[in-house]
Amino acid sequence: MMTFGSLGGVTQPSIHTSSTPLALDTRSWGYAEDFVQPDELLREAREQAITLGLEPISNGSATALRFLAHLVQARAIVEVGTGTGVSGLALFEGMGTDGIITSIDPEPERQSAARAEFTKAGVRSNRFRLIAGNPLDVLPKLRDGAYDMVFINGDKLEYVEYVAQALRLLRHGGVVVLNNALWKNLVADPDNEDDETVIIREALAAVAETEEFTPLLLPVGDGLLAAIKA
Ligand SMILES: C[S@@+](CC[C@H](N)C(=O)[O-])C[C@H]1O[C@@H](n2cnc3c(N)ncnc32)[C@H](O)[C@@H]1O
Repeated sequence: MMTFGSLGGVTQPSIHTSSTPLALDTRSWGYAEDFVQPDELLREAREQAITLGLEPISNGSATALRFLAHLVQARAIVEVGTGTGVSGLALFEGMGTDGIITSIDPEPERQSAARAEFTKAGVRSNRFRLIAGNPLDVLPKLRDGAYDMVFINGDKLEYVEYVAQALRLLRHGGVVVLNNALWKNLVADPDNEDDETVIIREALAAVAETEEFTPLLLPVGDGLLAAIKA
């Protein structure tokens, strides 16, 4: 059973071993990751991203994004961290055919690769707005309460600011999703105080402590924190 405790001023889950822990090992994790097989386009896009030295979302995370976009019947999504479009493909698969993604990334070459992936997938160009820029400059210009989903996969050091922007951007019943919420197994390691790990913990705490959010931390991929805005 898990409860929230405090570590260095940041809310942290602590594990109580008095009850029997769930024996989820890496084999089970891998089984869950591959339970829904990626289609050909998504598989190729992931391979291409990895070849380019990026860290695209995992197959399990793509499955979760597709599921969540479908669940909230997303028609308008904001994405921080376009990369080469792997997460975008998964989000498009979960959205209706009129859904639009606004995706921000400071690297226009990566966005060109994402554009090519979306086009290959048959997504019309008026369904994606790729903005080349710093997310912290762009996000404040987007409209309050106008989005069904905000997916965060940018610079870890900016995660706390992204969460604050997501709370503003989401409509009631919208969902924020943070990738890398367990950050290479470091978030759960109380001895790790790397800048990125500390900021991710702060972002998780900010979500957990915001009354308007109902959070869920999923051990899928590198960890996905999802939270519904009341
Ligand atoms: C892990 S990749 C995104 C992968 C993508 N979501 C996918 O699954 O295909 C992270 C992206 O965040 C971008 N990024 C966003 N905000 C950034 C910032 N403030 N500084 C540096 N990179 C940033 C990087 O350029 C990179 O493309």
